[in-house]
Amino acid sequence: MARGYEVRDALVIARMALHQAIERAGPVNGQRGCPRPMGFPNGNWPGYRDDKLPSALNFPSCVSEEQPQLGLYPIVDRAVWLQQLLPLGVTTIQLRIKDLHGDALSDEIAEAVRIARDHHCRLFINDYWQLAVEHQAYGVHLGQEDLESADLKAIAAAGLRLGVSNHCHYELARGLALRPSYIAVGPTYATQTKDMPWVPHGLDGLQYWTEALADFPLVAIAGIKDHNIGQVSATGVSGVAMITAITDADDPESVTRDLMARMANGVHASHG
Ligand SMILES: Cc1ncc(COP(=O)(O)OP(=O)(O)O)c(N)n1
Ligand SMILES: Cc1nc(C(=O)O)sc1CCOP(=O)(O)O
Repeated sequence: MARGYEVRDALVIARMALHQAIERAGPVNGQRGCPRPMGFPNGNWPGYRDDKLPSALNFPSCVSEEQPQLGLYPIVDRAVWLQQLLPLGVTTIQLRIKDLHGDALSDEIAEAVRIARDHHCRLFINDYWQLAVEHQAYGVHLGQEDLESADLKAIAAAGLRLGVSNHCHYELARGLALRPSYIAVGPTYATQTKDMPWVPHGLDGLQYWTEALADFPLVAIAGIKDHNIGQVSATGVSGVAMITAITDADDPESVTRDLMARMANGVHASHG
């Protein structure tokens, strides 16, 4: 808390630190009983149990030998974007609709699922998990608040993947307990697209999350553009999500090609 963490985050970090200290405890300078000096905890996540959420549902994986990374992950608000972007080689996309209801919403989701299937693209539906199940989308993306209202068991039983938004240690402890298919962390940089109370984590923060969540496909989001995507990729994240870099571009197709190329270069740079 002295470092400015909220009490719930501080408790999660303290649990991680305790487990890490016990794991690393050992002789120092030949003296017994002294724990080895340790840095900020980056593993040993506590097995958090939230009464309002089921635990360890083990959602299916969203990466495979053929598609080992999530890659460039555009977030769009209409199915027509899939028609435009998927032929370019985009392999993960999210439909995030905030302004449709009823049949119009259902039809838009059905159309996006159809296009994604034709292109073997992983389509995540934001929020509307019932429609995602009904139309057999590849997966669902939910925010922390949505986790309580959604029927997570029904999503898992239908075989859909789950992606979850996270912004701090507490949310991660809560999100990880579900064993989702991917973990999104943000905000990486400042964004004008959504009002959020969180301080951007920056590249250092993102690098920390990649180390602390080594077993999970990680998705970075917020403020990611052509000038920073190479560095973001080089942290080792599995996916890089973005809205306005693509949807506000004058030429979204050429920007998407450029972003994919920069991402590939960033990944190569990180592997030497
Ligand atoms: C990949 C990814 N990360 C985070 C979000 C944000 O989701 P959520 O918290 O549900 O907020 P809204 O998208 O509903 O505003 C996301 N959609 N995708
Ligand atoms: C929808 C959303 N969720 C975020 C999070 O951090 O959870 S950031 C974000 C908006 C990202 O938009 P852009 O790529 O235009 O910055």
